[in-house]
Amino acid sequence: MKLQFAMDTLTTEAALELAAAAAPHVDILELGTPLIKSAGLSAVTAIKDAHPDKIVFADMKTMDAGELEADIAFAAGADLVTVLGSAGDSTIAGAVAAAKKHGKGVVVDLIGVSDKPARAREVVALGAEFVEMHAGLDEQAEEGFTFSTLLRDGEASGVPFSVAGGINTSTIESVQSSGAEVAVAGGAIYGAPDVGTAAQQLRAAIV
Ligand SMILES: O=C(CO)[C@H](O)[C@H](O)COP(=O)(O)O
Repeated sequence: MKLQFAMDTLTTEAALELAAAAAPHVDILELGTPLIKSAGLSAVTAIKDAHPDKIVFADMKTMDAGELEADIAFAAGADLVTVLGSAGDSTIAGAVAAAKKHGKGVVVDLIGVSDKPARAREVVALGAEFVEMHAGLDEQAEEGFTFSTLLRDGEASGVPFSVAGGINTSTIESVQSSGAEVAVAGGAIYGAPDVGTAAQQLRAAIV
């Protein structure tokens, strides 16, 4: 299972600092949606230039104009981009067309989708590399949130999936056991007193 570090920060400088500390322990460097909105796609270029050996993931959360938004993110240096599963099929197909043009990939984020396993199968048929079983930061804070639903949905989908939703050292083993291809961790790494050590501990829990 790969480890993805979601850098939910707001400046390119902060992202470069986080990436430098965590990169030895992670496979995928994610530029979070707030970072892309705040700093722009030049942040993607900066991270790819600094870490050409890492998979760079632009969390675009595209909802419309799939081909255009994916194209500009790939041109900036992204290897993977996200489109929302609640977007229309034509938006997802457009992003997949851009990915084929660049030799890159599309991940469909199932945040907010009620029947995640069914939508997962549909979007993989449209050409998504894998889906993200995702409970966002707001959903994690809701009363009654249960992380285990994401794992159950991933297993039920029958397609390649990642999991994101407050993963930490106590939960990452269960993510691996669910058969996920990728575990995404944000706050557990960037919110730790020592970013490098936090990334290393998550890595150690799954190797
Ligand atoms: O995409 C996101 C929010 O929409 C986050 O990057 C993702 O949820 C991972 O962060 P955390 O581990 O802090 O939940």
